[in-house]
Amino acid sequence: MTATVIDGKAFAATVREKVAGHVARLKEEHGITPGLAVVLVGEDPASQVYVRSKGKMTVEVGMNSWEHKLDADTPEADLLALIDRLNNDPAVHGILVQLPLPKHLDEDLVINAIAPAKDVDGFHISNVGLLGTGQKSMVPCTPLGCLMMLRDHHGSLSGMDAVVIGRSNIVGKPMAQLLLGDSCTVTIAHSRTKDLAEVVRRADIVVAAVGRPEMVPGDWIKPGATVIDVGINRIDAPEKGEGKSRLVGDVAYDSCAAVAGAITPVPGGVGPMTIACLLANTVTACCRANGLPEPEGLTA
Ligand SMILES: Nc1nc2c(c(=O)[nH]1)N[C@@H](CN(C=O)c1ccc(C(=O)N[C@@H](CCC(=O)O)C(=O)O)cc1)CN2
Repeated sequence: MTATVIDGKAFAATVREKVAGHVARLKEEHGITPGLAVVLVGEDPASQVYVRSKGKMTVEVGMNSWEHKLDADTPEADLLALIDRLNNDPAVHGILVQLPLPKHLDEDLVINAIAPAKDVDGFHISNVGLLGTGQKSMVPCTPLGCLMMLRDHHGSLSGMDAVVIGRSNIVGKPMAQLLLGDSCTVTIAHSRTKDLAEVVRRADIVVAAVGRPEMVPGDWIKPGATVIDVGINRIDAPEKGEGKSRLVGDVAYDSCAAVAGAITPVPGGVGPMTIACLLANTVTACCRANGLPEPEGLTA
């Protein structure tokens, strides 16, 4: 079997188009422009790229964008004061603090300082609790993107066996909640899981989110299963020349693609959906803030 490639880049473009349509309607019919504020602390090169990309795409869909770049040694009190200001600014509908933060900052404290209704990352403890109890929440962007691709590919996920490899707060745990919400039978596997290969072999859906390059080989995959690769790992690529590198996921792409029914590539799979879903969440937050109906198909 050769897997169907789920093209996250193309799918993300369709999500951004839908977002742009909603933004245009909000402007025309209600005189409201959704706005997203992104906060970056420090100079992590990958974070700088992601934040730039978020700002550019926010503007492209017609929303207001603010980038707040703070020095790496910014005191926690200054960051909290900025978040407080953004919480109280009615033009700002979404706030995102780019992760990871420099070591001296308490990530939980910072995230929980964001007003839950503006927490477009869905990381605030209130949103985590709402999602876990099946209530309306802001949903973390990467798992939301994975869910959208799975629903698009399968239609209903009801009754499917899903294994999520990885138990992070950002991806693994919310992904499991979303799959459960769509009536999958969900297993969360992790570094201490006994006989991981056997657990993964039972799955109709495998979501790999461990951050270990090419950890999942093709012989762990049930023939015909759908593989969603959340990993984005940069590895040395001497074959491309001295000092060169390339991106790989958490699954060994070629061997998994030979067995799976469908698979997301890296790059061009889950990654682009993360930013598209951030824009979708900002429109959702804006609609909720203004008591307007939420855009269909852009939430969980
Ligand atoms: N506050 C947050 N911080 C972080 C999040 C997040 O959702 N919220 N996620 C990641 C980084 N991230 C967005 O912030 C992100 C990662 C990757 C991509 C992406 O499109 N990747 C491309 C490849 C890019 C490359 O060439 O390096 C792909 O997979 O095709 C977008 C966003 C951590 N921090």
